[in-house]
Amino acid sequence: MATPAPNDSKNAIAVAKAMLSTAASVMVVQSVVRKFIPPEFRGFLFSGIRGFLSRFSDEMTMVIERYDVYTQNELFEAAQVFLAAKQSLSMRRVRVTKSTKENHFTLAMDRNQTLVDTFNGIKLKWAFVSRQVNPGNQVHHGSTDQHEVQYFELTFHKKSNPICLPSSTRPSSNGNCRRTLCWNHRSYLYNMFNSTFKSGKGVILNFFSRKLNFVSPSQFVSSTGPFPGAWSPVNLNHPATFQTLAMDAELKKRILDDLDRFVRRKEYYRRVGKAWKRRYLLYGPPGTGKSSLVVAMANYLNFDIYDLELSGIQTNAELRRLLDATMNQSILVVKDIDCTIQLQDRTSETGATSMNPTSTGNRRQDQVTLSEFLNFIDGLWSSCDDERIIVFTTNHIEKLDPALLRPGSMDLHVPMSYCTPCEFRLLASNYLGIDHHDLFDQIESLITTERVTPTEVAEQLMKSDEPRVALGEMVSFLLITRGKRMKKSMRRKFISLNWLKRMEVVKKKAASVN
Ligand SMILES: Nc1ncnc2c1ncn2[C@@H]1O[C@H](COP(=O)(O)OP(=O)(O)OP(=O)(O)O)[C@@H](O)[C@H]1O
Repeated sequence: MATPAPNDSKNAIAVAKAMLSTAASVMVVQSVVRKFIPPEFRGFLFSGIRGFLSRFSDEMTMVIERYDVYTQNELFEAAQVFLAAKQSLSMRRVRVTKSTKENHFTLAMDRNQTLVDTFNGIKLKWAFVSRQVNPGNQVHHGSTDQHEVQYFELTFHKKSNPICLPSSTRPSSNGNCRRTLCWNHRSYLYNMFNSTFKSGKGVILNFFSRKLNFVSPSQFVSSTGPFPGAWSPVNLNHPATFQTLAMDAELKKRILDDLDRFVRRKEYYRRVGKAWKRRYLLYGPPGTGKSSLVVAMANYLNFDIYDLELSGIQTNAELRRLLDATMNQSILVVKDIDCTIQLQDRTSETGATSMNPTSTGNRRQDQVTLSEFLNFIDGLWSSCDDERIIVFTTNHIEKLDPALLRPGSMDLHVPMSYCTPCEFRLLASNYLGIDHHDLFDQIESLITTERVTPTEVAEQLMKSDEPRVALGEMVSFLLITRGKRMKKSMRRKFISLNWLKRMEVVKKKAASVN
């Protein structure tokens, strides 16, 4: 066996010493950076160093951010799905999750991890970067918390540009200074995006399911969510459909026909020079199914929903930004429009209706008004966008501003009302799976005289799986409702009788004085 030469062992010791001293220096630098440089500046420092080094590099890096200002960047979502499929437990670090609604685990790329992919023999490096930013560096609405910005970096050799990048360019359609790139169908990016779309519905992130978008108040925005004041999407898993909806059959058919006509009339709207949008006003007492109808519409058309809380919007600019950030094929819902609009303001000197109930008297110059909101929906916004449905809901149509009721303001008025015997039968069939029962006649005759909402009926029917028990609860509920109504009307009669008697006494006294 050959013994190592003394020179070799000396060299090995020298290399080990050099490595140890380098590692020690790196650790010292790391701890100094951690100790003296605040986290929000660290990201900038490192990206600055990276930027400087990249000048001498043959590599190109594409940055794919989660949000494009206020809207979701579809490319980021696609990259998430695409890379998640490439994760394996043999990697150094992967993020594993399982939501309560799903019975499988999801692997995803963890923060600040990298992954190498190959495409046509070219190596491409993905990195998932996450860094904290100071809210001062973002457009924000009163949030003082740090915000986490996440993006993917895709790095490849510059000479691979034609294969990785979309090829041709054209000027941006929305008039900003950015360049719009057309898809090169053979490019890596196109393949990544396309394969994610083709991989079908709900593979990993429910990427393709309908979304319910709402604006979270800034204090509830999570650090990994969108910027405060942007739309936050959640998957819309609500099962309400037109089949499960208890409402007048004729009205239901009218809505369905209207929706069908709307979606197939793209050319028609273009020909007549009207924006491809439709406005519905849903009105009726609380619990009659207005929200359920909106969901049924979204499920029927496969549209996203944007739930617009007008009372939370402070300025015109904010409203414009939010409306601009909505996508085509969507339903914009403006709930309880009677509560968010102050009627009395319309007749005030300014002639403007404030959408912020707290600001009736002294309207700020830039505050949102009803007329501006309607103008915006009718005007520029609608001319830019396609296939939009706007739904206004109210519990009190009598309180609505006439601007919302005048002819042409709404395309369809949809009254939602108390439960009828027909609707009760549909609910009984949905909730209990029965079409007949001895108690049906009694319930139906009570329902015609008592005003109960579908929500109240549904509540009773859910009390038991056993039809006789649930229907018994329904009968008791209706009898109690009737008892309360009779008591109220008797009290009212008693009060008016008393009042009449008192008036008689007053009259008699007055006559005796005269
Ligand atoms: N017409 C209906 N058909 C079937 N289910 C209904 C109907 N109305 C109400 N429900 C049931 O009651 C629940 C609440 O109803 P929903 O929120 O749609 O009423 P709403 O009219 O929008 O009430 P609010 O005005 O208080 O917002 C629904 O989730 C649904 O289960």
